[in-house]
Amino acid sequence: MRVVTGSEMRDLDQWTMQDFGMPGEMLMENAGRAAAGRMLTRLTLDERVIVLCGSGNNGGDGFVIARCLYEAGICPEVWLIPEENRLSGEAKFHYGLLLQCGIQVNSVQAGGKRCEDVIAAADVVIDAMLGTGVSGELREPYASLVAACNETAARVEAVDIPSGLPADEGVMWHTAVQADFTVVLAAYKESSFLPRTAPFYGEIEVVSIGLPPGTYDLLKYERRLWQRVDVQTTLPVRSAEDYKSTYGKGLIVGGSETMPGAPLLAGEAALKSGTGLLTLALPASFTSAAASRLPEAMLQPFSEGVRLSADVTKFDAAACGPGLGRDEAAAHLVQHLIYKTDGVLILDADALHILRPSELKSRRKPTVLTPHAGELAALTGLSVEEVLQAPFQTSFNFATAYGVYVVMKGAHTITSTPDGRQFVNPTGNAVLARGGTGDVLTGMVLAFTMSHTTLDAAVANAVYLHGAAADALAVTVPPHAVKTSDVISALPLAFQSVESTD
Ligand SMILES: NC(=O)C1=CN([C@@H]2O[C@H](COP(=O)(O)OP(=O)(O)OC[C@H]3O[C@@H](n4cnc5c(N)ncnc54)[C@H](OP(=O)(O)O)[C@@H]3O)[C@@H](O)[C@H]2O)[C@H](O)CC1
Ligand SMILES: [K+]
Repeated sequence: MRVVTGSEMRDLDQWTMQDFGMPGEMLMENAGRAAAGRMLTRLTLDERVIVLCGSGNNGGDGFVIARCLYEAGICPEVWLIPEENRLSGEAKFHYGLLLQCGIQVNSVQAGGKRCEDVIAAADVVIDAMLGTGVSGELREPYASLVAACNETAARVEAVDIPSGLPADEGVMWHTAVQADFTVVLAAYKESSFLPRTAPFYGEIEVVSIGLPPGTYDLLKYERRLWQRVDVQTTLPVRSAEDYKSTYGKGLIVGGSETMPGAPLLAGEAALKSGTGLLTLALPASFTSAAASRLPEAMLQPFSEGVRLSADVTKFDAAACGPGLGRDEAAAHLVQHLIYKTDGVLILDADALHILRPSELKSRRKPTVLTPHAGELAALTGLSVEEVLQAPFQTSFNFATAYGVYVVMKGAHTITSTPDGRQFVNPTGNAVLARGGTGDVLTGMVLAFTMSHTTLDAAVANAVYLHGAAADALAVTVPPHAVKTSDVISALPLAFQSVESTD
């Protein structure tokens, strides 16, 4: 399932109409009919349905939806927002078909009955006012109608995108329809994954509108959801012939006086994600605690300020950062691993605060960074707000500039690859909003980079199953009654959730 910008969507529309040869009127019929099909599953014949239609093609979809509802026996009350003469193209064509059906279309411009009053009295309001073509602050009467939609007790169902919301990240906006349900046409828009805009969509369903297969391959960059089927088709299958080093020799470097547990969380998660041979490098004072907590792990104690005694070149993958601290000794450890490891290097938490991005360019082996918004802000010199407003572009820029994988953690974690592909994670919930869950993910990424055939799948699968573990927990316990090690305990359930055949 793709994630597109408004301009990418328009390019795909244009290609479909001009090169593939599908008339715009047909594309709009497909879009409106698909949207109506999903809305009809939620409507009842006795509900008073209002359809608000704007001047562009989003409004055109509204005309088609109104006609489809009429066919199904629901007589919607249609409101045209602009003057009729503002309609053009396929929207004007479908407006004509609607009038041919004998459906009365009310005009917002005509005065008399106020559209706001009708919205207030409705059971369902279908928002086909503005789609991906919105720009700038809402002009009247759209601003007032959006406000009316946000005040009514009616169920509000948006077409393609809640009116007023931008399709793309990084766009300033002021107000938008708070939808209960949005039927997204053809592909997710970026704004359905951003912290500030995602809530306005309400429940989302994406519908096909008949774009020909392969259309999305025309886009320059792949940006899509990483879905259950992607995990199912790339998760390694264990074999009886496997032996303990089949899945690599992993190293985790972390821990400090104030955060002794972080590397243990990462280590336990790595062991529960398939690592056969794990070494923990942590302060000497914690080795007995580590040995009792993780007897499966080998230990490489380091004293303050001393380089790692282990030969880091013998590990297939290393993770550095959980609880490491940010003093000079920690900085030495990070640099030692950047320059000396001979396998995949995962940098997380304190390692990201110590890291000088320019040093990444010296690496000849893959590097995975797992920042949250604050850490990515520090790495890029942007503010946290700027990162949250444009997470796709920010993580894309860093990943491609430094040739690394960037896992930008959040409600919808975005994994960016060194060549600019991006995968949005659909799993996870508020359970993950607590200390230590990042350490768990680091351990999972370490394990998966050693067991998977591609790094794309290794990293995206770790993110997916990390969220799936939280989803499994949320089925039985409220998010506040969970501690981070419960997420590790739920990992078997996460694996089962993708291995089941249902
Ligand atoms: N492949 C697909 O996804 C398809 C999607 N379809 C639908 O088309 C819209 C995009 O249609 P478009 O015409 O480009 O844009 P809108 O419908 O959003 O409307 C743009 C007009 O809205 C007015 N406008 C823009 N900004 C504002 C504002 N800030 N305040 C008030 N009004 C605004 C403006 O009209 P004017 O006459 O005032 O200039 C714009 O022209 C997409 O979202 C889908 O719903 C197709 O139906 C099929 C393929
Ligand atoms: K809309």
